Amino acid sequence: MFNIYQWNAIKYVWSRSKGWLFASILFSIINGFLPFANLWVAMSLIDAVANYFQAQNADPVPVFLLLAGQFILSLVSSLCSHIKQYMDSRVEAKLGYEVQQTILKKTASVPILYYDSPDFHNHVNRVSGDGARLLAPLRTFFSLVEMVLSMGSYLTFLIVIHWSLVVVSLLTAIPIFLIQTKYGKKRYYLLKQQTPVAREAGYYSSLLKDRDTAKEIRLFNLESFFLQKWAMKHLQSMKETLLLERRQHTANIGLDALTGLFYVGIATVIIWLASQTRLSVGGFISIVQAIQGAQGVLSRISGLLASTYEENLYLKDYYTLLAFEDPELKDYKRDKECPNPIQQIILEDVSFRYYGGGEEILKNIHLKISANQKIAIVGENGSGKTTLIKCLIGLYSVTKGRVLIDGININEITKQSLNQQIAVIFQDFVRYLLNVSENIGVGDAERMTHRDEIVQAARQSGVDRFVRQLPQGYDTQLGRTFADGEDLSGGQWQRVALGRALFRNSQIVILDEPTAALDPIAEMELFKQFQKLAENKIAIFISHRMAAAKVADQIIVMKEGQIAEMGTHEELMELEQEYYRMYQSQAQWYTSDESSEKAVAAWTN
Ligand SMILES: Nc1ncnc2c1ncn2[C@@H]1O[C@H](COP(=O)(O)OP(=O)(O)OP(=O)(O)O)[C@@H](O)[C@H]1O
Repeated sequence: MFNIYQWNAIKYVWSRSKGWLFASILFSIINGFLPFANLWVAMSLIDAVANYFQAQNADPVPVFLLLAGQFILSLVSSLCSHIKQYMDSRVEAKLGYEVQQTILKKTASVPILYYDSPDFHNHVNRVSGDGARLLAPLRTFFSLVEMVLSMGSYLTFLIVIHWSLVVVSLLTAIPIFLIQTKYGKKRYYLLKQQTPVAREAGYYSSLLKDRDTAKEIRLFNLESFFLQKWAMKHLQSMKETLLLERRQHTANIGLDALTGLFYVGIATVIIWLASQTRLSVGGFISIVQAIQGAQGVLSRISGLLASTYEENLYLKDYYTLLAFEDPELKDYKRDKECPNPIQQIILEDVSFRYYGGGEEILKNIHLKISANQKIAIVGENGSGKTTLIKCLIGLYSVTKGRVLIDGININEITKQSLNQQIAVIFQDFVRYLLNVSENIGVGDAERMTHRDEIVQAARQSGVDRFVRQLPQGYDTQLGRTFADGEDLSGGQWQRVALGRALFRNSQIVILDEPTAALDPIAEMELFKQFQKLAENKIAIFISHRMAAAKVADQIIVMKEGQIAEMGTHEELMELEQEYYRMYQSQAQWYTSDESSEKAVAAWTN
């Protein structure tokens, strides 16, 4: 009856809200029997009233008793429905919160390789709505129980009067049931099919709304280009939905006509019954109500069944999302601590390809990094420098070979202890819309309140200099999105990011071209100074500027996913190959009159 996803949801709801479950069962049973009681009381009441008016000196007490019965029934019905609604809302709010939290935790911790998968984004997109939908299978089940009991009530009432009434009422309801179920299924497939289109439309609309894209959109006059793209996708999904709606409504018109015809049939049967038996007025009205009620119930059952297709989609997406794990890591226990201090990192015949196949981006890399070494990675665009870093720090697990930290496979080290030893600033580092102090403090959230150390990191990275000019110093909100926010220049943001990396007490510090906004000489001096600051750490920096690389103990030259050359500046210059060629092509940048002292002064003052 239930599939695996529905069972999982039921088990979860059972573990979290047993009280709600029992109450729901109770209310479903009461609600299921209420129609029978209502019909019976209504019929008796009408007959009693008719009798009271017709008979002389009739006793009014039965009328009042039946009125009291009707009042009690409506009170019970109202009580049940409102208590149930409140309990539902409470459980929905509680589970909705928990489910959203689980989804956020999962999306923030899922192996980063899935961020390259459109399928993953489709899943996230589909589940990030209302988390309380986990309750859906149970709610549907209880509603079905209630509907079946109600149906039983109506049919029992009808069969007591005449069996043909049951046949007629079922006959009229079955076509409605079939058509609604069919369109429920179609809606489910449409929803699934539309997710990628809706995501694309969402992307184009975000380009038109976001602050980060606002400049370029205006300067390149891209408004109508993206508006058109958005309109195309939006209209595509709108058209599909409307087409389905149109078909459904057309079918409904046919259904209504059919239902009308059936009513004629029903009326004929009732009139025939009235002529054959002594059907009371109350009996006549109640039969009509019972038939309409039975049809309503069947229509609601078909609606419920149709919605289960949609609910199933949600549950399947939710549980599939929770099961996303790195396939390369499934054989590892991840129970070792990261060595401290780290003596050596070795990349042993490492190859790597991104999610979804494609060609190998890293090919047979062999590399040894020792404690306190300062490494520069250079190479043309797309040669694999950033990818090498991502594999070296375990952000992506390698497809072939091993990354070893003091002999331990990186895949066996707990994420927590590994990440604690790494500070990276990528090219696209994050500009948090927090204050200056927090922007540096997130480098080590546990020490976020250590203002002295934050200020020290800010001094080392050159942040302190401009922070003094901000209205609230370290407490100044950065970014213009929130109230009283101050924006920084590209270079100033880079210094903030650098401060963040320095604030982290890690053994490995990596800078992936975070200094692109600095001029070549300032960048070279920054690297020199950075070498000193990272004296007892492994420091790796990626740069397109050869003179900056010059100061490293070891320079790695990447080419087409492989290490083409490796050695000190002098060794590589002597080789007169790739590095030599790149260095020579940039040599004139560094013959400027500007002295390096001047650059250092500019950096540290
Ligand atoms: N997430 C990804 N999925 C698929 N391919 C990717 C992904 N990221 C990078 N690549 C590909 O991997 C190759 C190497 O990219 P990488 O970013 O490592 O180069 P890089 O040397 O750092 O380049 P740059 O100097 O331009 O920053 C490129 O061909 C790129 O297209």
